[in-house]
Amino acid sequence: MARLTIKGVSKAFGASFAVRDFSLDVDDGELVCLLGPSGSGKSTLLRMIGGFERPSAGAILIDSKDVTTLAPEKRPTGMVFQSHALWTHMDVFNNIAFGLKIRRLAKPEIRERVEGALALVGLSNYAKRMTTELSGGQQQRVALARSLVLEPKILLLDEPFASLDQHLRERLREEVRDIQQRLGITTLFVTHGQDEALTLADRIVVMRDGGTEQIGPPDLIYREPKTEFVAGFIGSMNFVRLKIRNGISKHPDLSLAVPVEDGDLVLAFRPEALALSPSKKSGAGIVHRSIDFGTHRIIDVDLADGTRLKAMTSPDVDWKRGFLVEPVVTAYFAFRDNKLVHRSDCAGEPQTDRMLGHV
Ligand SMILES: Nc1ncnc2c1ncn2[C@@H]1O[C@H](COP(=O)(O)OP(=O)(O)OP(=O)(O)O)[C@@H](O)[C@H]1O
Repeated sequence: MARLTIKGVSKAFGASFAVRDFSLDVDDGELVCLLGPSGSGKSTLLRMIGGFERPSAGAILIDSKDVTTLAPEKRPTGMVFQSHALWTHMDVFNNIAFGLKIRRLAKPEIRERVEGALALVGLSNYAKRMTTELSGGQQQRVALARSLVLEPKILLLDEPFASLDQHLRERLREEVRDIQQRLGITTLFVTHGQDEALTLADRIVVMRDGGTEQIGPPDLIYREPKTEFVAGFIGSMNFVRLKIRNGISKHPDLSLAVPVEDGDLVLAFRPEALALSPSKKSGAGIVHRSIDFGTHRIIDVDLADGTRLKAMTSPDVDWKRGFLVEPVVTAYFAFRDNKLVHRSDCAGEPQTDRMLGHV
């Protein structure tokens, strides 16, 4: 367990910055997910914390000790990469024991610690297997055990399950969360999957272009996105462009008014914040598609100007293609130049299955 402090860290490669002026405090035992699109600087940041990359500016502290320039093996960190790079000429036991042998621990202690790590990742019966005889998921468990056996104060995971299928990824994600909580180990987890971040994290850092877009617990990021980028990145969201004149604008096809200053605006609302009622008017919304997901139904509605919106309804509402509906926005966020300028009350309820954006 340890506290991690990142102070104004930047990393330049030539003229471009992979990470810029990044600051974050991670608490003892906390699990923080770094979430962002490809190229947003997540891996570079993690590599700097692990000591595989030297920052161009700023400092990294672990329990108040400055580790910015320390080599990876001199830091109390353990890193698990996307590709596990296990030794193929060694069995599972020796792969995990390797780091302990280098540290010249006594044989009985090595055995005890390796057995403990194998039990943690559920591979107690696999000690004598060659790593080439393991499935992808088992190989990633060995990679995790190899890090954990060194008892790092901080665990760094760089998309460790990205190459696995969805089902296995979900299972291993839960196992990691379980192990992490049992050991109380401070953890940073890099992912570009929002569902992974929403289900795993105590806090999420949404990254973009090497900087921080928003930091907060999953439900807050979902309920109160501070920028249009975050609103579009987490969960499912509808976007409508509006022009505000004379203080208030009424969208021709949507029943709502937005009390903000004149100018261009982007209105964002969740599918569950779009209510539909039958309409006889031509020029109302037209149902394009209706899909039953068992627990709910997603209805795509086309507005007169060509905008397509998603609404979430109860599964027994079944409107066929071509049905006329009146769409009413019940809760929304309004953004200008990527920044939140207005938020109606209760804009989006944090309900896990809906948060995942599987619509
Ligand atoms: N060694 C390097 N030399 C030059 N540029 C690099 C180097 N490593 C990373 N970059 C650049 O830095 C930026 C951030 O890369 P990084 O790998 O940290 O992003 P990421 O968010 O982890 O992306 P992904 O999700 O695709 O892994 C990218 O534009 C990348 O091309």
